[in-house]
Amino acid sequence: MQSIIAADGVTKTYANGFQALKGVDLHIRPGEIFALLGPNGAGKTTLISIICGIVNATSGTVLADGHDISRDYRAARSTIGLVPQELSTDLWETVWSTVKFSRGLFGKAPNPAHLEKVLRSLSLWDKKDTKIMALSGGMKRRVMIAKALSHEPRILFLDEPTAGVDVELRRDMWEMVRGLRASGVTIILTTHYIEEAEEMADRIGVIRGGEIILVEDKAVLMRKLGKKRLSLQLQQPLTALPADLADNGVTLSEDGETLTYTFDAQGEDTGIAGLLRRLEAGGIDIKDMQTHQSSLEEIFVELVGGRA
Ligand SMILES: Nc1ncnc2c1ncn2[C@@H]1O[C@H](COP(=O)(O)OP(=O)(O)OP(=O)(O)O)[C@@H](O)[C@H]1O
Repeated sequence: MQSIIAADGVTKTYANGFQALKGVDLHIRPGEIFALLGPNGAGKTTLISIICGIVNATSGTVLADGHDISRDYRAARSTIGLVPQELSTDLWETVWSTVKFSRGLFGKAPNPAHLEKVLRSLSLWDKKDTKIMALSGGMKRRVMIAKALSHEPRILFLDEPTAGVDVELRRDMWEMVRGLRASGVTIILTTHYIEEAEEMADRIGVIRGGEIILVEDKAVLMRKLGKKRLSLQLQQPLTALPADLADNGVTLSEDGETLTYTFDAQGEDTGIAGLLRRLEAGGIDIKDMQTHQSSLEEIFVELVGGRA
């Protein structure tokens, strides 16, 4: 399958000598939702800005829908819609003139029907004659998305789409992004919210210190790196952990009522059967048990150590 975005060997050294990207290869598949995760300062915005032609790479190549972003800038850029982190629009304009103007910037012929469709899909149609300044924060963000979609891009970049928005609006945004994907738009989003990547993404890339350290299908990532934890609630509290259990990595809660065992869910032998046999042989009765799968958040913290 041909990549809709192909970034190869991209480096960026800023004027002050700081190297923000150290040779990034990133290939995005048509029609996917790709989440780029990384701690503050990892290089997410720099990478997006290069792909969108806002910042020049120091070396490397970027193709957007087959067009080279530096040699064939206009064609490449017109395939991309970018929703930046910050609100950047004229607050005194109406919603309608804002999206109409954005479309014009890309040299596209007017298409009121498309703009109406975009505004309706973002629940902004009844606000089309309202000045941006009179909209709520959530609506302003949606206007930024409408602007980015005004020229019918095939690729949409969302830089921290839900930073600082409430939970309800975040869920609305997710719904909307899924709707966009269903209409054939490829979506790349950066996020600090692991929950967002877990909820939305087909694939996840992790960037740290200017390097992509991992790209994986979300489901595979969660399976591969996910550890499972088995908690066993005991009929009778134990005063001490039997040595053979401790040797197998089992821990006992302070109140003596719960045993915890961590295992590799993908392993050939999880060790659970053996553990249960040992408990039975030791006369330890179980009242209840649960397993817990590591969340993407736990996986992420393990990967990046929470730092750039
Ligand atoms: N114009 C610039 N000049 C020098 N250094 C810069 C410039 N822009 C960004 N940087 C540095 O490059 C690194 C990557 O920044 P970037 O904004 O790409 O990170 P990010 O992953 O988007 O971070 P955040 O999650 O905080 O938005 C940071 O250390 C930043 O200080």
